[in-house]
Amino acid sequence: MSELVAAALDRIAARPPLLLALDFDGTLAPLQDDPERSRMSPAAAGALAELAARPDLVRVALVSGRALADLYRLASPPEGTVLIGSHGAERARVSGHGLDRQDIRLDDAQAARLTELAARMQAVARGRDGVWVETKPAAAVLHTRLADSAIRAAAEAEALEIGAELGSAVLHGKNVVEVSVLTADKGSAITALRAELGAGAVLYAGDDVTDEHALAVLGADDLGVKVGEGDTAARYRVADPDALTAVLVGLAERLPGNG
Ligand SMILES: O=P(O)(O)OC[C@H]1O[C@H](O[C@H]2O[C@H](CO)[C@@H](O)[C@H](O)[C@H]2O)[C@H](O)[C@@H](O)[C@@H]1O
Repeated sequence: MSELVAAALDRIAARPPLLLALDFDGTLAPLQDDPERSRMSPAAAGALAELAARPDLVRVALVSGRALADLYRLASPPEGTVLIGSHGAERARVSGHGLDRQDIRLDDAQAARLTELAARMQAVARGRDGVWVETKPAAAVLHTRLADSAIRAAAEAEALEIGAELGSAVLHGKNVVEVSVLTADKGSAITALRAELGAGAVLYAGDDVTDEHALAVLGADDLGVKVGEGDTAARYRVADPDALTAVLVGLAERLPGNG
C-alpha cells in the first residue's frame, strides 16, 4: 500500500462512523468470463468481516449493479452489511435471519417496458457468438466479454440504441450495456446512505465507469479509490482487487483496539 493511501486511511479512521462502500465485480471480486463464478478472495472476505464486526466505527455497504439476490448469494456478506443492488434501485441489510429487503415494485407500464426490453436485447444477442443477456428485476444487460471486437462493437451499439429509443436509463460498463426501466445510480445511493448513517467520512472503491457516479459525490474528507486502469474522479488508485484487500486490511489495523 502506498504512503499516500496509508496517510488517507489514518485520516478517515479518525472520523467515525466511517461508511465503507465497496463495489463488487472487479473491485472485491476479480472479473470473470462467467458472472456466476465471481467471488471475493478469502483475504478480502476476512477483512470485510473484521470491519463489519465494528459497527460503532465502520458501516459496511456493498454497492453493485448486480441484482440484489445475486449480490447476496455471491458475496456472502457479513451480518450488518447494507446491500445496494441494481445500481441503487434495490436495497437490503444482512441480518441474523437473512435479508431485510425493500423489493422493487414495477408498475404495469414499467413491467411491460421491461418485457419488451428483454425481448429486444435477446434479439441483439441472437446469432452473435459470445453475446448473451442477463435479466434483472428492473433491467436487461447485454454481455459482450466473450465476443470478438467487431461483434462486441456492433452488439453494444444496437443495445445503446434500444436504450435511447425506449427512453430508459442506460449504463455502459465493462463489456456490458445495461438498460433499466428505473432510474438509479450509485452516487444517489451513497449520498442517501451517508446522510442516513450520519457518516463522518466515506471510503468508496470501484473499478467501472458506473462507479464514477459514486466517486463524484465524495468530498474533501472522503477517500475515493479507483481499482485498475481508466479515467476516474478518485484521488487514489490501486492495481487490482488484491491491492484493494491490502487497503481494507490496513483500515482494520487502524481501528482502535486493533493492530
Ligand atoms: O457494480 P458491480 O458490482 O461491478 O456490477 C456490475 C456488473 O457486474 C457483472 O458484470 C461484470 O462482472 C462480470 C463477472 O466478472 C463480467 O463477466 C462482466 O463483463 C462485467 O461487466 C454483472 O453481470 C452485471 O449485471 C453488473 O451490472
